[in-house]
Amino acid sequence: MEQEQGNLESFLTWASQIGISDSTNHSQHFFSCLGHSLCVSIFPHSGGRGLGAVRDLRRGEIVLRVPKSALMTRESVMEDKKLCIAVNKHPSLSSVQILTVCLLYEVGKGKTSRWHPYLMHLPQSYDVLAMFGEFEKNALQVDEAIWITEKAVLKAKSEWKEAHALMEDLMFKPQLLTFKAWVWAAATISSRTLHIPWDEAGCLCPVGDLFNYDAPGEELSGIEDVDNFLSNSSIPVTTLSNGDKNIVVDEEQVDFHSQRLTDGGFDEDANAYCFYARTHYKKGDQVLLCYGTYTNLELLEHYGFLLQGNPNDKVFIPLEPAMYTSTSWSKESLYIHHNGKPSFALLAALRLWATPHNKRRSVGHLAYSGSQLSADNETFVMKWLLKTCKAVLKNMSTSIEDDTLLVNALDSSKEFFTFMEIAKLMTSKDEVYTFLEAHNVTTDAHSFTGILLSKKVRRLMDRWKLAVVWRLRYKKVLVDCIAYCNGILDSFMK
Ligand SMILES: C[S@@+](CC[C@H](N)C(=O)[O-])C[C@H]1O[C@@H](n2cnc3c(N)ncnc32)[C@H](O)[C@@H]1O
Repeated sequence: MEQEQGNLESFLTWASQIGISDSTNHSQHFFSCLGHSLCVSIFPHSGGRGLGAVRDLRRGEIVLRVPKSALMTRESVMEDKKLCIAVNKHPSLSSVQILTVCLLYEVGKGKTSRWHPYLMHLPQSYDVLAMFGEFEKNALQVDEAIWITEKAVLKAKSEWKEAHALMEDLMFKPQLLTFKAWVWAAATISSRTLHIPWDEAGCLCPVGDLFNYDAPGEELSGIEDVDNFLSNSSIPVTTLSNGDKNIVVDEEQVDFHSQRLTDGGFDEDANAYCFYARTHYKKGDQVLLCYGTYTNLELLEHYGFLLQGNPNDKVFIPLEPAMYTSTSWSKESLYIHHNGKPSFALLAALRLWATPHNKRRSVGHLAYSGSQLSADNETFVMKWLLKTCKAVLKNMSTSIEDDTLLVNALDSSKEFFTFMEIAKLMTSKDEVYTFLEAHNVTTDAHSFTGILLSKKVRRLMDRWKLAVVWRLRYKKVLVDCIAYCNGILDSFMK
């Protein structure tokens, strides 16, 4: 703990020396890294370590600038001639693979790396899907999620193998050549890089990567293509707040930035990555950044966490092949929203699928405009949806009640010292045995009386919990969809 605090302090001192600033006043740049607008704090329920407001912040106000020279990019790391020559001999590697090698290369330099204080404070491990073992993968219970986990592991393995020759050319130390080291670096890049206009691999942004995530909210309402909007969030800003000594923010600047509706991007004129308050914050609030629109599975895959109330979550259910062909909507658009409502496209597809072939043409315009086709058609669609959601729930190996108890037990693990104390709170013992066996925690999974909760076991339990929370959210969306269908059916009865 003390060492962590020491690392953080030396990191922040280093950050201010290289011009990273949260001051609203340009002239103070070199003397400020946090304390003027932001401070590093722990937010146990939303991301752990993050950035809090040290004063009230206005929406649109600039809160942090990170000069280009501080960013870790392929370009900046490859100023090292030896690395540059070696990388150029491997043109088939992707930009992200090269950035991953660059990160490991800098780690290998130890104290001589110009980013050493930054590297020291990076997380030592991650909970992204590529880190999930067999047990955690299966604990997700849903084929689609299991498959995405498998794909993430396979992708990481093949990218590592492809980059191996380059890492050997660079004479990496054996521990940096391992798959474990690769997954660490790849997860660091996946969960911490920010968009830059000149490199699709993005950049590692010291201090700027301490912002935790919030889903796009009201500030983006009215923007149809949120993904496109966000990927353009690095559009250069032409005017920047000069601020003044009393930390009074220029009203016009605030309004201007409010209209930009973006909370971070590289600013060519300032030659810096600039971050803005995406909403009004009170002193002490956590200041959050929107990294993009993600479902919970995508958040797990890239960032290793998920949101309880994620407005962008999507649940896919098994559909019959004819449903995909009944409309021109893409497969990805046929899902159930986080609140249980079928997506616009799913409803349209089901309504048309439930219409006899020879009548589809005449009602197509109604379906595509989101209208019901007839009471019979709607009743049929709702009954089908309801039946399918129920079947999916029934096929899952645990119930919502089991999962809730399991999550509560795993949540309370901090208060316990032995596994026995936690296992008592769980109903589904099979999963407990599988967990213990899968991780070789004990030779006899059925007798876990004396298993102490070591740091390693607790970490594994965190991943297990993530899988259970994910499947629980999935099941709750199905339950909400059933309620939605029942509501519509009831309205026809009246
Ligand atoms: C860019 S970093 C943010 C800073 C990070 N908390 C740290 O200590 O370095 C992204 C990571 O923070 C965590 N995180 C960010 N937002 C979160 C949230 N809303 N809930 C839970 N974890 C979050 C995840 O581990 C994610 O991979």
